[in-house]
Amino acid sequence: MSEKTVAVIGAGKMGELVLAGLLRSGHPAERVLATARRPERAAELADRYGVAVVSNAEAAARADILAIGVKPQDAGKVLDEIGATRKLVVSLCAGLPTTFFAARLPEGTPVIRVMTNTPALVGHAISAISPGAHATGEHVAIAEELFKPLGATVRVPEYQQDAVTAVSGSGPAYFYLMVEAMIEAGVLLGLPRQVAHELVVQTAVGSAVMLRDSGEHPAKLREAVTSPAGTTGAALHALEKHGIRAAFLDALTAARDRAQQIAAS
Ligand SMILES: NC(=O)C1=CN([C@@H]2O[C@H](COP(=O)(O)OP(=O)(O)OC[C@H]3O[C@@H](n4cnc5c(N)ncnc54)[C@H](OP(=O)(O)O)[C@@H]3O)[C@@H](O)[C@H]2O)C=CC1
Ligand SMILES: O=C(O)[C@@H]1CCC=N1
Repeated sequence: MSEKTVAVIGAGKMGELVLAGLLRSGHPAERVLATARRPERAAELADRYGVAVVSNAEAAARADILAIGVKPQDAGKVLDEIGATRKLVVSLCAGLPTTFFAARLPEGTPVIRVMTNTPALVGHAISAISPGAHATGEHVAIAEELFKPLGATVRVPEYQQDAVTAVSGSGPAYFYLMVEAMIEAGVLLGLPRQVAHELVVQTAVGSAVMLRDSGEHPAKLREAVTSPAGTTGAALHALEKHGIRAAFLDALTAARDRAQQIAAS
């Protein structure tokens, strides 16, 4: 892998995380290329990482692996600019199936679809990897190496990717919303904002670590907090009355449906 040249095409928020992860893992900067739309973004990337920021066409010509980090709506234009490449294409784009890329690239070009998430910034992403029709096990292994510095990786069949996007791609936003709402509630109950913030964030971190490290089902962990005729039961009753489970079912269905619309548009 370290002998391959990797180009991050559209190094925005997520593309930058891939680029930074590669460099962190010891990949030589001279074998990392980036592309950007705005000149000021190009300058920022070159300054921050010491990598060459080139045109999409030059990146496609020089690199062995093309990681596509643009918004799904910009992917068609980027592929036009890349031209007829046979290099391994690794897409970060939500919604777009590997066939979207395959249809615009020469027959047989390997394409891999990956859904990662923003905790990549702290090395705690979960990246789900799916090979397209012409991607081999070796290509999947390359994609795994590319995303390992960002956190955990998992292989999923491509038909599951829209569901993955709804669960873990968008997932951090649901947790942040919940944290935000709990802080506001703490303030309503009279806690200073900074205290409410610290209490909620550490509760989130502690609960997440327990979920990960105990191996227990979340229902079991919830039961352990819920004393008979206690405070937690009263709160859970209110959440259930407001339809929290149905809200999540609807929310994740909406995210999955949106991914499907992106593919169709
Ligand atoms: N944000 C998230 O949590 C997640 C996002 N994704 C997926 O990752 C992809 C990127 O999202 P995100 O990083 O949030 O978006 P950003 O807008 O931060 O990044 C997209 C980048 O692509 C650049 N770009 C657009 N068109 C071109 C072009 N023609 N040539 C070169 N560069 C171009 C943009 O440049 P400029 O800045 O100048 O506009 C921008 O820097 C999306 O497809 C999204 O679905 C996947 C998982 C999670
Ligand atoms: O909102 C989005 O479309 C992207 C994909 C997953 C997270 N953010």
